[in-house]
Amino acid sequence: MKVYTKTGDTGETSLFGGKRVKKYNVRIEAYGTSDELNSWIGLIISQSIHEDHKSLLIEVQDRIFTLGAQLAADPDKPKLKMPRIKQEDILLLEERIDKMDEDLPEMTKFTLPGGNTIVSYCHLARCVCRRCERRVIELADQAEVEPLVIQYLNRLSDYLFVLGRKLAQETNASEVFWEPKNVN
Ligand SMILES: Nc1ncnc2c1ncn2[C@@H]1O[C@H](COP(=O)(O)OP(=O)(O)OP(=O)(O)O)[C@@H](O)[C@H]1O
Repeated sequence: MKVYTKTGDTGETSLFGGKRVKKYNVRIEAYGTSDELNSWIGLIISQSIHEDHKSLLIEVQDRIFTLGAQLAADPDKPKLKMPRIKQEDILLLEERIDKMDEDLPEMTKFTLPGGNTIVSYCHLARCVCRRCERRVIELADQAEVEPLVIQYLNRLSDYLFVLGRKLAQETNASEVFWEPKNVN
C-alpha cells in the first residue's frame, strides 16, 4: 500500500475505527502532539547516554504509541481492541524518578532550562509532553479519556525533568539557578 492514499488531502483524516474528522480536531491535536513528543524522545535516545536510560526511553516510546492508539480510537466504537496504558507503566516511571533522585542534590531553587545539548533535549521533550497533556485534558472535557493516559503524561514530564538533571550530573553540565532580580 502506498504511503500517500490522498484521502487526507481535503483536510480530514480517519480515527482508528474509520470515522472521518477535521485534522484540527482536538483529538487529532492530542495524538499529533504525542507523535511530536515521541520524536523528541527518539532524539534523546540517539545521544551518547547510558544504556539504562536508553532502554527505559525505548519503553517510553512504546508506551507513547500505546497512548496514541488509545487517543486515536473512535469513542463511539468501545469494542475496538488495542494496547492500553497500565498502572505498572506509571509505577516504572516513578521507580526510575526515585532512583535518579537518590543521587541528585536537593533542589532549593528553579534552574534555568539548559546546560548542554542533551539536557536541552530533555527540557524540550518535557515541554512537549506538557503540551500533549494539555491537549489531552482539553479532549477529556468533550470525550471520555482513560485517566491512566493523563496520569502517564503527567508522570512522564516529571521523569523527563529528573532525567535532564541526572544527565546534567553525568555530563558535568552546571545547573544555573534562577536568581529573581528587581523583585518589587
Ligand atoms: N496533520 C496531522 N496531524 C496529526 N495527525 C495526523 C495528521 N494527518 C494525519 N494524521 C494522523 O496520522 C495517522 C497517519 O495518517 P496518514 O498519514 O494516513 O494521513 P492522512 O492525511 O489521513 O492520509 P494521506 O496522507 O494518505 O492522505 C492517522 O492516525 C491520522 O489520523
